[in-house]
Parts: sequence; structure tokens; C-alpha cells
Amino acid sequence: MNTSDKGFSEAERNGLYRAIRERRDVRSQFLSDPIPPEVLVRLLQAAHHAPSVGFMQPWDFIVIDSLEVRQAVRVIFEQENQKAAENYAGERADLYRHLKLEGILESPTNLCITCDRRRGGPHVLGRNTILETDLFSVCLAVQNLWLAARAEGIGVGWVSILDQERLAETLELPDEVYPVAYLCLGYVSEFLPRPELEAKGWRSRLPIHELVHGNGWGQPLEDGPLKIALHEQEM
Ligand SMILES: Cc1cc2c(cc1C)N(C[C@H](O)[C@H](O)[C@H](O)COP(=O)(O)O)c1[nH]c(=O)[nH]c(=O)c1N2
Repeated sequence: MNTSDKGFSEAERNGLYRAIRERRDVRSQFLSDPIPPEVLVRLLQAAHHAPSVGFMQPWDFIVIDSLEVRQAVRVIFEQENQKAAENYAGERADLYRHLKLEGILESPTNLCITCDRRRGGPHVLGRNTILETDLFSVCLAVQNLWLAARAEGIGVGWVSILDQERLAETLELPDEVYPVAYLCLGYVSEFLPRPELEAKGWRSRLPIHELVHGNGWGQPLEDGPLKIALHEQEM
């Protein structure tokens, strides 16, 4: 075995886990400094190296710096956010209305990552039964970009409080192209130490040991080292 086929060095592993642990969804801390082209290309390349069903690579990337387009998307957000707020009552509604849930205008670059549902023709290897695997693949591209961005000191915020049809119209997407992720990108004043929704009292991270089952849904793990490590080991 070549040494490069073994696990990474400790420093490299630490770097990867740090990016995973310290990645944040950013909406309140954007700076207006532009992202240099070579850095943006590194992020796009990270996304493009994601796994995809049958190597379909169903993604395209729409880089949006036009204020006019961003303002149009912001209007869609405002309307959908009003509707979303009506799902809550009392204190929860007040809290919801105080949450900042997008940074469309404050971030210098918006990026829409789409899924071309026809790419690769009618028979994509691995997508015969589960048609959504193309969408899953695009989500992995989003995550690659999100982690690479963290390592570059760039914040990413995913805005999904949007009407997909109106978004597709605004971005002039063809019928077969679905806008999976609308992302805001930019350098930040800080990365919060924990999710903003947790800091604001909306929802907390669930304990991992409650989410790990053994051999079937709802079955506890056998008593043993895995169970002990799950209780003891922090990320
Ligand atoms: C598919 C999807 C869609 C959205 C999000 C995420 C994902 C994965 N998140 C971000 C989300 O709130 C955030 O990831 C969690 O709160 C956890 O925080 P960190 O990402 O760990 O900072 C998000 N945040 C927000 O402010 N407005 C939004 O519309 C969305 N939409």
C-alpha cells in the first residue's frame, strides 16, 4: 500500500474535522468584501468533485452578483417568510419573526446550485429505482462547497424559504432544471461557535446516542464499546 492510501496525517484529519465542526449556516455576519475569482473557483471545484449517482454530475452553478437579481429573490423570500411565520403562534411566532433567515443582499455573491434531471439520458446507472438520487447528489455538492468555504474563511447560508417556481422563473431555468440550493456566500465578521438557531433558543442539537440504533429501528445498541464511546466522545 502506498503511504498516501492510508489515513491522513493527524494534522490533515484535524483540519477536516475542524471544517465539519466549525461550518456554520451564516446569515447575520456577512462582510461585503468580494470573493476573489480563484477562491470561488476552488469552491466550485470542490462542489464538482462530489459523488453523484452514475457519475451523472447533474449540477450547474449560477453565480449571482447582480443586485437586481438578488433583490428579486429577496422579494420572493419576504413573501414566503410571511407565510411561514403564520405557522407559529404566541412566543414562538415572536421568536420566528426575530430570526434572521437570509443574507441575500448583504453577501457579495449568491449561488444557485441546480439539478438537471435529464442529464446523462434516460438510464443513469444507479438511478433506475430511486429517481431522487440526482437531487441527493446535488446536496452532496452543496456540502462539499460548504465545507471548503469554511476552510477558506467564507460563510455560506442556505435560503430555502423561497417559492421554487418563482425562483426558477427569475433565474430563467429550463423546465427540467430544478433549483436545489440558493446559497449566500461571503467573508464573515465571525463564525458563531454553535448554530444560530440553537443560540437563539429555537432548537438544540439532539444527543447522538439517541439517534444510533442497532440492527433495526428503535432497537438499542448492545452494551459495549460503541455504546460507551457514543456517550463519551464529543465531536
Ligand atoms: C436544506 C437546508 C435548508 C435550509 C438550511 C439548511 C439546510 C440543510 N438552513 C440552515 C439551517 O438552519 C442550519 O443548517 C441549522 O440551523 C444548523 O446550523 P449550522 O448549519 O450548523 O450552523 C437555513 N437557514 C436559514 O436561515 N434559512 C433557510 O431558509 C435555511 N434553509
